[in-house]
Amino acid sequence: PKTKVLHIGGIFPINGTEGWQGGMACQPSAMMALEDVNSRSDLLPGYKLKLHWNDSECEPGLGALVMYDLLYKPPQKLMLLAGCSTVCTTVAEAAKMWNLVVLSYGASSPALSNRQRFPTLFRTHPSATVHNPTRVKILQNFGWSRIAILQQAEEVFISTVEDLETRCRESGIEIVTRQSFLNDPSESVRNLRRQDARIIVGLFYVVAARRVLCEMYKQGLYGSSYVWFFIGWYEDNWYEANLAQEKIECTREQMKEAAEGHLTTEALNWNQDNQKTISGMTVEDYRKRLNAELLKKGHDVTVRFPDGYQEAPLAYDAVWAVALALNRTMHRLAERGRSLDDFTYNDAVSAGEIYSAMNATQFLGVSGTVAFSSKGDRIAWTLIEQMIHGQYNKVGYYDTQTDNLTWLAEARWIGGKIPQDRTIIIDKL
Ligand SMILES: CC1(C)CO[C@@H](CC(=O)O)CN1
Repeated sequence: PKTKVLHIGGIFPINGTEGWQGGMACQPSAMMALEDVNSRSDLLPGYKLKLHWNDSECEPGLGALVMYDLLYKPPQKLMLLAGCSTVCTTVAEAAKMWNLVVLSYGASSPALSNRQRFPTLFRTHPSATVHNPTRVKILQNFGWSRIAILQQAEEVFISTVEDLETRCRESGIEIVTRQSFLNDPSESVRNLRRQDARIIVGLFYVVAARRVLCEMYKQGLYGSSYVWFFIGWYEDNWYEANLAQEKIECTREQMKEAAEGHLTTEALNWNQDNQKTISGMTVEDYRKRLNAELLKKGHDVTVRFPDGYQEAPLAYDAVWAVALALNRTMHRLAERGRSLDDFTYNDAVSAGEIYSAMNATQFLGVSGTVAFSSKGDRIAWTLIEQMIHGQYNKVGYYDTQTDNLTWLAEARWIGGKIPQDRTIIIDKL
């Protein structure tokens, strides 16, 4: 019987107004996984896993307070779960002082892939740079070697673009211009026109994306001669939502027309086939259970998805990764005559065992195969979609590890011709 308890801490962004409040769906999802791992007699024999958590509101200051509260209040915690890039930056940088592994289910900032600053951080949420090998692969597939970049001036996009530039250089893809804006993209879009940009990679949050789309319409930077890459994790009808509140000067029809044909890339957070995962559930079993759990908390997903719904599988799998790593550690420690019960914040030996157990993680979760790079980054597939008549069509999947691009459907181009990446000057015959 599971008479002893192992304690872990959890920091979830739930009631804030800024940033990503994904704890709304991720915290219930983590509790589901806790219930599942604790019902497994073959996992952590003799121990129950207990999660002590609190709300960070996606605010780094509050996140730090929650972390200190979790660490200074008994019982001793073995690991921390955290979400939101800003909170994880603070928590993961401090956690090393307590020899704690931090598992992030909701942080996309490329800056976190830094083993010097964050030596014990692992993420089930991929870094935003996961889009870049996919973007390069698509560019190569269509023979585009001259592109432009339009980005919002936010840290996550700045570091993502730096990674994209490196990959383009390595692949012989020329970046004719890189435009960056804070809130108003009109000048940047004008500069794209001046440079005769045709293939444009856009990196911005969804509110800025609506401004860009309307600006594209006004300046005619859309249609059969252009290809835009947008981020794929905006809500489905993002291009026609909130136009009045955000004072967008284009109509829904104009937004839809400007959006026609654009491509998107996003990380796959939900396992794609219906295999049984490590928990015994298929991803559809998981979705049904999650929807029922959320309904109990007042979130009816048939009305609208709560924040973090897309990332909920990442939180579920994060708890499984913790349980599997601790399970492996307790067996390793037993061989050395030690036990997890003796873990203290200055027990570097056990911390080292927990780290190497987490580093060796590999299992099929509801978010797909869970495995980490040497920097603790999630290794993930990406999904490529194309907007046709206002709807996203799945066009393909890309697996960076095997450089395998699986096409599901042909990309469709206005007039049936693949757009060119530059103006072709036909010499007078
Ligand atoms: C795909 C997205 C929305 C990117 O931001 C993550 C939150 C963060 O990085 O702070 C959550 N998932």
